[in-house]
Amino acid sequence: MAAQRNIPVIDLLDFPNQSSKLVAASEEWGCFRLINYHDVLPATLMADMKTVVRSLLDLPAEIKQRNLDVITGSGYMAPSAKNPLYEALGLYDMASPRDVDNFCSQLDASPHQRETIMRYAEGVHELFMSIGKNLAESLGVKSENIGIENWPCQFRINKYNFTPDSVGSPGVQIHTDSGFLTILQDDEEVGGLEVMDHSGEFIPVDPWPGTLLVNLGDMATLWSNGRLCNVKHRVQCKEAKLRVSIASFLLGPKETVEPPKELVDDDHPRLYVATTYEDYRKMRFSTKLHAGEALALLHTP
Ligand SMILES: O=C(O)CCC(=O)C(=O)O
Ligand SMILES: [Fe+2]
Repeated sequence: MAAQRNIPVIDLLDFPNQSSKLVAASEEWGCFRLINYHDVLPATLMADMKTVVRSLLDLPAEIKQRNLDVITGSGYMAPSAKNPLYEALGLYDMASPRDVDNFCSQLDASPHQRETIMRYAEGVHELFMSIGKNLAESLGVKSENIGIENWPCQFRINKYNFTPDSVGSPGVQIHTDSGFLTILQDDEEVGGLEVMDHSGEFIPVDPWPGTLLVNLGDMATLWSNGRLCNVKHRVQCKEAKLRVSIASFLLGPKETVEPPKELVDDDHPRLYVATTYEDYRKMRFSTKLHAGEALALLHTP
């Protein structure tokens, strides 16, 4: 068996030293483990958030059903025939205090739960800004020109009810994330997440408490004129345990996605026609192309 390739690790406190490593990780893998971000998102807040999230996912179905979609797929997702083990709650824009407030009200969150969710949303947003800025600058793009401060941030909490019977079956099928960046606080103990490497092989993402997984999605590929990799991933049931993860998605601009001028030249002609994140998302849903294939429909003639 070939030696297993390891997912790259990026130290947020070591920039600009880590710039070339960040670019390599984002081009080759489209994902990396992030360490040393605790001044922005403290370990205690991550642990408190995990407790809150577990109790929200344990609410009775009739309460969870109040968590309605704001855009397709943003609200409660009950276990389905396709994904019988999987369930999720979510909100459209965690950068909007009103959206966070609505989400908390729908689920009758206590003042302590509300406070934890608000602080987590602020921390994750700040982390997105920091990763986005480092990524842009590492690519030679002026970060103040991309405007990511105004991009919506979807938030989703995932629960996988793995049972002895389900070992070996999928929790979530292969997909790419549709947005620009994803910050995933995965389960501290239960693995199952797998990312596809360059050769098409699935590599397990083993739990590593005290770190986060960052994924690049379809918008990163569009925005970078094809330079950055939108990582394909899935969740497999490996053991009969409950698995809980917290995913935050920095989606993309509300306006048209334009690659920065630094990433387009004669050697790198424009690969994709202009679109908005929302139109792209609708296209993914209508074509049922959830693993990045919808990008091919946007190729320039
Ligand atoms: O639960 C996980 O580890 C991954 C979830 C995921 O890929 C997603 O929510 O898009
Ligand atoms: Fe995902």
